Amino acid sequence: MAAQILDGKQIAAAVREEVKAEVAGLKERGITPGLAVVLVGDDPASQVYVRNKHKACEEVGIYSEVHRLPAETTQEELLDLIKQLNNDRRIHGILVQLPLPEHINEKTVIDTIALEKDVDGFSPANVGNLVIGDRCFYPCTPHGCMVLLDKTGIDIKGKKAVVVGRSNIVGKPMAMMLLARHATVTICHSRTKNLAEECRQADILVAAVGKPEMITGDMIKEGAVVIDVGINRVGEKKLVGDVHFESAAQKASWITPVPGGVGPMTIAMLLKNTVEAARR
Ligand SMILES: Nc1nc2c(c(=O)[nH]1)N[C@@H](CN(C=O)c1ccc(C(=O)N[C@@H](CCC(=O)O)C(=O)O)cc1)CN2
Ligand SMILES: [Mg+2]
Repeated sequence: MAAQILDGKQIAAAVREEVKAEVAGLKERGITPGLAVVLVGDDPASQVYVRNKHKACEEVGIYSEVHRLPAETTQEELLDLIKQLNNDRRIHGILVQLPLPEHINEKTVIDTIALEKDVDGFSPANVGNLVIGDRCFYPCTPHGCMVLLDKTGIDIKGKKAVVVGRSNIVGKPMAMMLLARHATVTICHSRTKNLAEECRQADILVAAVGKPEMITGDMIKEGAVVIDVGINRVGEKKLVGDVHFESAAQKASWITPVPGGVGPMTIAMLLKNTVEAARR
């Protein structure tokens, strides 16, 4: 069986059109959604992502401001900026691009963002609300994975889902979202014994480990849905996921490509969360 492609680029474009219409509706009520993006340092990938976020906002009519701070910025200076943005009425969503320079404590920074403006959904309070099923912002990348499944009409209820990776920004929230939709969820990680056997149980397999092409076709059940969250740069230009695409596509019913799968959904869901923040 050759897999069908879960086309993140196309689905993200559809989400962005939805957001554009929602923004137009809010503007008629005198509300312009506003996003502040904070970038510290000069990580080249982060610069690209931040530029893309700003462009995506402009395209759908969201007001966006980018705060570019030098790598030597102190934690206190960064916290001062966040506090100022917390009190800025034009700004409904605040995000601090990760990773941050070593001398800054990521946890302290994220926890300083006002809960109602935390459109990345990374703060402890937001994560707590996600776990107990209260109103919250879904972190953009796992939220994007869920929308890919839903817009493709893939059923989640009662399915066996395996999430490989337990990061706070992808693996853990992904598992919680699948659980909330009544999947039976297993989380695997670097100490999991017999990873291949665990993966072969999955009707829905989500790979978020950050290891190039480590999930191979022999680890996939015939007909499984495979979501690849990995973005790994190998060599000068090549970008690969955590899944070995060619062998996995022989077994899966649906699979996300890299690039063009989960990545574009991340920014689309950020726009959604910003509009949601403004609506509230
Ligand atoms: N504050 C945050 N920091 C980071 C997040 C985040 O959600 N919030 N996620 C990642 C980076 N990221 C957005 O910030 C992001 C990563 C990848 C893509 C994307 O569109 N990828 C493309 C490939 C692009 C390329 O060539 O590099 C794809 O997969 O098709 C968008 C956003 C870490 N930091
Ligand atoms: Mg992300």
